Amino acid sequence: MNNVIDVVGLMKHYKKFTLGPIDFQVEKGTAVALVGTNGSGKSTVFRLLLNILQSDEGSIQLFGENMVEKETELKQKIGYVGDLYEQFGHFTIKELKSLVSYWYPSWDDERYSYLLKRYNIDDSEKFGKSSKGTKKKAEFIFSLCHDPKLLLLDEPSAGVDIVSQRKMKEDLMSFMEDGERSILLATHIVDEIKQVCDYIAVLEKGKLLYSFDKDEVYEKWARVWVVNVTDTLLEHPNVLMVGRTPPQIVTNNLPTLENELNSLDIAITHTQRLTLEEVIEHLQQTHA
Ligand SMILES: Nc1ncnc2c1ncn2[C@@H]1O[C@H](COP(=O)(O)OP(=O)(O)OP(=O)(O)O)[C@@H](O)[C@H]1O
Repeated sequence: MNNVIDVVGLMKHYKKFTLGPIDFQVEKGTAVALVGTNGSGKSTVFRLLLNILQSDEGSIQLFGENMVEKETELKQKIGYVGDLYEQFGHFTIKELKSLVSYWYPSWDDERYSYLLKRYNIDDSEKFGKSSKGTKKKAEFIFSLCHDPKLLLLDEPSAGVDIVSQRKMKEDLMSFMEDGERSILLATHIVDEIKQVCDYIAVLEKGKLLYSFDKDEVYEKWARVWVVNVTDTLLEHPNVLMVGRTPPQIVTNNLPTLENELNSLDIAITHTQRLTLEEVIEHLQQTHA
């Protein structure tokens, strides 16, 4: 069993929003980006994974164990960023650290001090009075000091300055270095996805639309301009969009599409590889 996250048929109903049913896995040693427009359900997924919220249907296994049954044990292995400490605003960051570290036998105070310096944080500051970016950085530091095996990061760098964003990316890349640890990262920052993540999962309106290997984007996704298009192309499994004026096709498998066009005797006039930004935008727009 090599999955650190295994979600099957997960559903959560709110009055005006339904998440799921969602099935997804995160394999040990991989980093997965969870992307989606505002309100698509990303934070809801994180809260369900951490058992902060209870699902209406489906199952969640973390490290092969049931989160509801083994919550305390499993949380020792997880680091989380996601506005968890808002209710503790009257504590200083240092007091909050004492509270958090109490729960983790593996807490490393030297690492905490190192990261405080690295991110220029004065931990005598009241958490509630800290800036948005400082709160995120403090939460990020808290998530890393007990040597977690899995990081669940809900927009860790939102509101964080550019220098600290770069440091966060570096810290996440070194977190992944030994191949034993994993990350699920919700972010709107494409550079973070490019540098840290192996796979991308696109969530829209509570549904997981698409999951793909980041490297596939560079190898296979393209926009192809052609002399004409036929209705049959719309049915092709690797055709994601057909435009008429001018005739063009978006594909997630260029070599296969080229063969298909060849057999239909449709000439290609121009081909352009899609960037990761374009792929994500395309997936989100077609399901908006
Ligand atoms: N407690 C709640 N009661 C009712 N609806 C809720 C509740 N929490 C979240 N929602 C709704 O669930 C939907 C998904 O919210 P969620 O915070 O998971 O989205 P998100 O993808 O994290 O958004 P963002 O990118 O803006 O952070 C939204 O429509 C939101 O209004």
